[in-house]
Amino acid sequence: MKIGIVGGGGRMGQMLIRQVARTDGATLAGVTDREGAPALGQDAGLLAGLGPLGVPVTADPVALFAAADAVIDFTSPAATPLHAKLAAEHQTALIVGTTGLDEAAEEALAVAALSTPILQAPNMSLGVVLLSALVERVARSLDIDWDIEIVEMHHRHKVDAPSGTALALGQAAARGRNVDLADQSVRSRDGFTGPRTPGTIGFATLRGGDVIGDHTVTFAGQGERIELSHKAQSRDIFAAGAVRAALWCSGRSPGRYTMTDVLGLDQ
Ligand SMILES: NC(=O)C1=CN([C@@H]2O[C@H](COP(=O)(O)OP(=O)(O)OC[C@H]3O[C@@H](n4cnc5c(N)ncnc54)[C@H](OP(=O)(O)O)[C@@H]3O)[C@@H](O)[C@H]2O)C=CC1
Ligand SMILES: O=C(O)C1=N[C@H](C(=O)O)C[C@H](O)C1
Repeated sequence: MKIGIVGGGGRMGQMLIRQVARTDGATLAGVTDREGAPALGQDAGLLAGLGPLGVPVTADPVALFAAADAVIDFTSPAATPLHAKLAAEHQTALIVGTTGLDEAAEEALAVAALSTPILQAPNMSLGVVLLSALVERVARSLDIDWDIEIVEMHHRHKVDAPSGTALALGQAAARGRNVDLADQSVRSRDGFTGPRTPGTIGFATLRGGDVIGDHTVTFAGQGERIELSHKAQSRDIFAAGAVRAALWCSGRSPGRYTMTDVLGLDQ
């Protein structure tokens, strides 16, 4: 399968170049980065710390989507809608790891999914897919006397908050409780907040250093507490999941897919 990477100069982009290069059955169709980005013109292999691959980084996503069977997008919310449109036009599968997408970007993915496979996951690791299933199950088992709080910590460069994974874990908890997260979420607290409103799902965000991604969902009851955690120790887990997802998309019908589909897990 010919796999293209958009945002190849980024933290995840470089991991993805390495992952494609070492995966049987995958070849690098091309790599793009933002117009004006320092990575432009460089050999993608050298950029990613490998030997030369003979694939230059360009700012031409049209050519990339024309050449690739699947494209992996870990870029920015502003970039993803164009990638969705190009995926639909070229019937190229699109694997979206980018988080912090707004409604317009989500809508662009929904439209593209009418023409091509769109696989979206705020966290491509096996561990977080399992964590999410566990959170839903525990939330279903406990009544609202158990307060749910979600804490995440990421590196100092992260630009969106709460993380896409934290929000997805909140969605899992809300599904388990059979409530709408939008009605129940408390995204920040500051000053004289008053006591906690029963049934709400709270989020707290920490940023610092080079933390790759830690998530903990706490169910706080009377006299006891359950904590479910995942800690990413390497970005390799996200890149491996994304390339696995791209290969899984080969021959799939247009539509929206998640890592749960790729891993064949029952929710
Ligand atoms: N789903 C998952 O498993 C994971 C998701 N993520 C998400 O992936 C995204 C990227 O994270 P990370 O790699 O750390 O971020 P980086 O900022 O390191 O990388 C993003 C890259 O995309 C480039 N870019 C921006 N706009 C465009 C564009 N229009 N076309 C092509 N490239 C573009 C950036 O260029 P420039 O820097 O020049 O602007 C940069 O090279 C984030 O949303 C993050 O939350 C991260 C890890 C795991
Ligand atoms: O920006 C990151 O780095 C990460 N972002 C994703 C998120 O927002 O959940 C996934 C991972 O935790 C790393």
